[in-house]
Amino acid sequence: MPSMVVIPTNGHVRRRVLVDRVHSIVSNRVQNGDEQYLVRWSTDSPTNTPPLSWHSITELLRCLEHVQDYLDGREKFMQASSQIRKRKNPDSGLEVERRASPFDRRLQTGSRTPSASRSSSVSSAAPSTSSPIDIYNGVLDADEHHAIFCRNSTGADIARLDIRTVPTPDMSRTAHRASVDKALTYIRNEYVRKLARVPGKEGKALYLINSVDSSTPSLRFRYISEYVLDEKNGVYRASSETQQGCTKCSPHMGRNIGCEYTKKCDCLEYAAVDESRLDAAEKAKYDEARATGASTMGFSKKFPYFASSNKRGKTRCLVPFYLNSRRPIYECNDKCDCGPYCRNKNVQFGRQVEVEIFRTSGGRGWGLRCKEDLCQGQFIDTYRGEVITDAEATRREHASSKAKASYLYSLDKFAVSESIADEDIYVVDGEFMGGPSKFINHSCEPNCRQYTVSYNKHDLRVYDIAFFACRPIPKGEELTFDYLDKDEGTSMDEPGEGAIPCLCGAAKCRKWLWT
Ligand SMILES: C[S@@+](CC[C@H](N)C(=O)[O-])C[C@H]1O[C@@H](n2cnc3c(N)ncnc32)[C@H](O)[C@@H]1O
Repeated sequence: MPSMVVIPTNGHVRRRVLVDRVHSIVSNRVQNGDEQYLVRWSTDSPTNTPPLSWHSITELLRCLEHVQDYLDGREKFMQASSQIRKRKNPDSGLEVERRASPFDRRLQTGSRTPSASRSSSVSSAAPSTSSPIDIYNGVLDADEHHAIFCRNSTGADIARLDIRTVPTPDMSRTAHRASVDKALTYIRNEYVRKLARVPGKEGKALYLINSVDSSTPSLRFRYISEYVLDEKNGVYRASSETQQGCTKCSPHMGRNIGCEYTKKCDCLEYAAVDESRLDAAEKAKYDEARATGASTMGFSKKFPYFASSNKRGKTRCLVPFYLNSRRPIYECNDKCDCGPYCRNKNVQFGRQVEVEIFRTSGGRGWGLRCKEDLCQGQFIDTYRGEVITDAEATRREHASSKAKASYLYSLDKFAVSESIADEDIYVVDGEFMGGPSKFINHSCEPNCRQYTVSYNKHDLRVYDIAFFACRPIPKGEELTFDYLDKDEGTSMDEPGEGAIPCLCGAAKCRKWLWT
């Protein structure tokens, strides 16, 4: 059930309208000290004269994402206009033609596809075109069942304004001068409330800091703690029957740390063999297994994490072998007999550290930093989002401009070794839903690295991407990873048209984010 926007009518009664009836916000003004926004309401059929009405910001608290969309467009438009003004030749006195912006384009699009739900809301406020015009082109009304709907204007006293002419130049001038501070504060507070609801380990909160400008990350973003699989387009995990648990390990073995004997643990079947523990005969067998592609089950393996009984302060940090390799990490899972305290379970418990989303000052948008010191090899968070097909990812890429931030992440770790065709590779899209790690920026000299973590060794298409600190990170330092994660010495392609410059500022910066 969508939430409601509260609309005051006739000064006494307060009625509600479903948020899904709000199409967009098209202008703003301040009247008698009241910050107001012009709402365009949805109609069931396309029209150039949809209902429009002014509302105080306090009436729009349940649809702040529309207000935010509008303010983002307004900001871009004003920036573009000021660029044009700067380029105007002071001698010519000629106005430079107004440049199209997303702000303009949005206002000119046709009506949204009609929603299946019943029209709703509200105000039967008497329309008036006497100056100042308060209700344009239509009214919100209630039917005999008190359902609220948008009524197109028919009366002579209602101006018929074509949406393509709204906002009028006068309205735009007023809008650009008017304060939007209250809306920006409400939007910021709403986002902070949203962060407080993000599931995380108790006490490991998420913060938002912006000392650079007045923006807030998109309210449309949905925080999730698990992948959302695009099942309708055929995205599935491998059947749960393929997931095996280790059966020869137990929580009561030796030091009570679950999996302890690396030779026995089934989950470590494909993990790295600890060659330092092989005697000559085992080494010969291992070489043979490698040459023939046979299973390495039964050889000593390397656990990915330090156990709690190991070096102080390093508990659950990646051991150097994994830290410096690209080997996938195979964790134990819910079907294992090793119990909840198994040393081979870590990433699956989610983020254990406090992080802060902050506005960078170097033109890289939002970034992420830690509020506590991190050890080398410490787990930070996983990357979350929708898991979509390669075809859908390509469609989304083409639909957005190259300059727009990208949140697509291919799950292609096993593609080469297991001959998975390009079109069968899944992609994680963290743009619309995901976790705070979507804000981790790129650096050519990063302090974090991403690792493949699997809980089902037979699922080669859906696994976790986990970020670990690759060196000690003092609290407050921005978290970064190398988006290309190329092998040392691998050269970068020549930058093509539309290549994105890298602003990481590292001494060894490669200059381009993507070529
Ligand atoms: C996964 S997002 C990171 C969060 C992003 N900064 C934001 O505000 O949502 C990736 C995008 O951030 C920007 N970005 C990240 N690292 C950058 C860098 N070193 N230089 C320039 N832009 C960067 C690029 O727009 C990139 O497409």
